[in-house]
This record gives sequence, structure tokens and C-alpha cells, in this order.
Amino acid sequence: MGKQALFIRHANEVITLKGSSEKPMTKEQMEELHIVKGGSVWLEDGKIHAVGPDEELLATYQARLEEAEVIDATGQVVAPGFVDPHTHLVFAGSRENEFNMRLQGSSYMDIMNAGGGIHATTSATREADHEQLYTESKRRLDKFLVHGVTTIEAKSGYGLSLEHELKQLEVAKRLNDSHCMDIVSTFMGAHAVPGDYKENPEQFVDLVINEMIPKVAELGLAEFNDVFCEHGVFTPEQSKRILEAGRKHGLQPKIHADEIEPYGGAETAAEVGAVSADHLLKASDEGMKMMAEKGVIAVLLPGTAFFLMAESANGRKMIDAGVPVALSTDCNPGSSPTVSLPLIMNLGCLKMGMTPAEVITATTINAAHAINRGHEVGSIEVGKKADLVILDVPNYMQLQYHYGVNHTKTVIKNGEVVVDEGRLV
Ligand SMILES: N=CN[C@@H](CCC(=O)O)C(=O)O
Ligand SMILES: [Zn+2]
Repeated sequence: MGKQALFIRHANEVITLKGSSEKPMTKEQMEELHIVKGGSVWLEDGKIHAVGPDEELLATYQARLEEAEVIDATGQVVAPGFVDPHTHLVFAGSRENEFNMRLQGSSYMDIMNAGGGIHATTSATREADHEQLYTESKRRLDKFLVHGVTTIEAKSGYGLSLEHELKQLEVAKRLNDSHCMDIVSTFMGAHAVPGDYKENPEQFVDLVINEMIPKVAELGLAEFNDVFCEHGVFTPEQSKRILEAGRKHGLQPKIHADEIEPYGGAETAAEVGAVSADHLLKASDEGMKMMAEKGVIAVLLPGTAFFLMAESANGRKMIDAGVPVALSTDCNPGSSPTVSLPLIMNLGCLKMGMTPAEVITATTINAAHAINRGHEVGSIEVGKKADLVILDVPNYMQLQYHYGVNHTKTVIKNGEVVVDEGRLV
């Protein structure tokens, strides 16, 4: 029998982000990590019971030390488990051939319009059975965990028919039930117009609205509804219809916006009151202003810009404009086949002008708010889930300074050690 409690002691820095559970952090709030130096955390019953200076916790728990497994975090950093708020976790196959084509000069959209891209992964995902999808996606999930991620969002969108969208969402549900990672599901039937609807995209929009959304909602398979609002995919008007239909069925709106071309996606997000607008490489100043006014979270994906060899979204400008910013891998087989949130943090600093403190906020509490989990995870506060990472660096700035390295040493999920010395337990 394991011990009843876990006592993490004497970290160089415990990044608490205290007081951030109510709403996402903006502007200079994103710099305030509320670090406890020489800090300790007591975990019990899967929850955080106490956090503070080591002497204080020792005084409180002296009589109960025998009950706890003790982890000495001297010289290391303790942070909230990282949250990845935008992934396409469940899919089959890979697209390294397209990567090579892009290196020779083909564009992402040209490949998609020629029947590759999202369509290629849709074919592979339709062909795969539940078991294969489960096995491939579980492997990715394990890797996310090793990189310090303890809560993840997962979108459908490689089925593009009711049957196959449900299959993807059911796999995500099974993973959530069987894996220690918490998975928050998003329905994204409007990820692309499938080939057989090419001549009549409105008919596909109607299918998403009248058949897919009601069924997904009835089965309780998703919390969010997302759409790829992009020139040649779904227009802002179609996106609005789809997102408003989702809301009527209890699915909250998210949107892939202004990724390839400026297309009014940020404005659309503000108009429909989306929880987040994601990508935003080409978002207009007016769109950013509207997002700031409405409190729409910008989920920025610098790995996608990096991999598509495009200029990153202007994270600096968005933060200064008062937009709450979160960061994510966008893990998918086409535009960002990575599971490394630590690398995304590096790119946040190096490509988007964000500070090391801002990227921590963007991958913890702001990322949690982007999937409505701000009350549960994303900060180290009493009562929250005992989801923590221990990072093998003496201060948080070294996470970004020693770039390209996974510094995650230990991952604690629901109060249990699930990664130790960088390996799955
Ligand atoms: N851009 C739209 N959807 C994904 C990519 C999907 C794919 O290429 O398979 C994204 O967020 O980058
Ligand atoms: Zn995406």
C-alpha cells in the first residue's frame, strides 16, 4: 500500500500562480507567478492541501510525516501540471510526405485543396478502427505526460461524417476513462468540407448543424464546438451559424481563426463570444481589440507557424492589447506533429516576444481557462487537483534559456507519481 500523502519539500521555486482561478490573467498579471522560494507542497486525497515555505508546512505536518511519501525538490522548480488547450490528439497515420513537399515549396492549403492535408488524415482515420485509433492516440498521450502535461484538450475533425466523428470522440472518452491524463473533448465536424460536398458546402454545414451537433450533444461526447474559419474552408458566416447552433446544444464555441490569411476570424470569435480563438497569425488589430473587450482567450500555436515556416502570431502585441494569451502544441499530423509543450514555450519567447514568466502563465492557468478548467487545475492552490510537475532546473527562466530540452523530471497526477526521472512509472 502506498502512503496516504505526498510531501514535496524545499523546492528552489514553487510556482503557485495564486489568485488566478476566477478568470484568465491579462497584461502584467501574466508576469506574476507568485513564487514561493524554498517552498513545499502537501498533497492528499488527490488534492493540494497546503503550499508555502518549507518551515511552515513542516510545523503543520510534523506529527504526520510518517504518513507521507517525501520528495526532496531541493535545487528544482515545482510548477502546476501543464495544460495543453488545443490538440488534434485522436488520428491515424502521419504526413511526412507532405512535410517534404512543403520543403520543396508546396503550400499547406495547396496540398489540402489537392485532396491531401486534412483529407489525407480523414481517410486514414476513417479506415482505422476504434482499437487502432486508441492505441496510436494513447502512445501520444503518454508522451505528453512525459513532457509535463496533465490536462489536454482533444478535437475530433478527422471523421467528417457522423459515424467517424463519433468514433473519434468515443476514443477520446475511452482514453479519458482509462488514462490518468484528463481529456477535454471538442467536436470539430467543421474541420474541412469533405470531397463529396465540394460542390455544395452549404449542405455539409447543414449536416454539421442538423445531425452531428445534436447527436454529439445528446451523447455528451464534447464540451466545445470548433470550426476552421479560413478562406476556402468555412466562411465567417458559416462559422457563426455552426458555433451558434452548437451553443444551443450546450457546446461552447472555439474557432480556428486567421491562420493562413486575414479573414475576420478574430472578429467572428468576439461576435459569437467564443471561449477562445486559436492560431491568429494574421489577426487584425481591430480583431485583437474586440477579443480583448470580450475576454476571448487567444490560444497561440507557435509550433504550427514554425513548422509551416510562417511568421508567428504577435503574442507580444496581443498581451499588450489586453488579450489573455494561452499557448498550445496544436498537436496534429499536418501542421504541428509535436507533443512538446516545453518546445512551444521556448518558441513563445523566441518567436512571439513573450517573457519566460508569461509563457508559464500561458501554459498553466490561462490554458486551463481556455478549456474551462481554471477552477480545477493550472495553479498550485489549496483545494485544486494535485497535478504538479517537478522540473530539473534551479529557476523557471532556465526552462526557456536551456531551450529544446524536456526538463520534466517528475509528474504528479491526482496526487500520484506517474513520471519519475523523466520516465513513465
Ligand atoms: N488548421 C486547421 N487544423 C489543424 C491542422 C490539421 C491538419 O493539417 O491535419 C491546425 O489547427 O493546424
Ligand atoms: Zn488545430
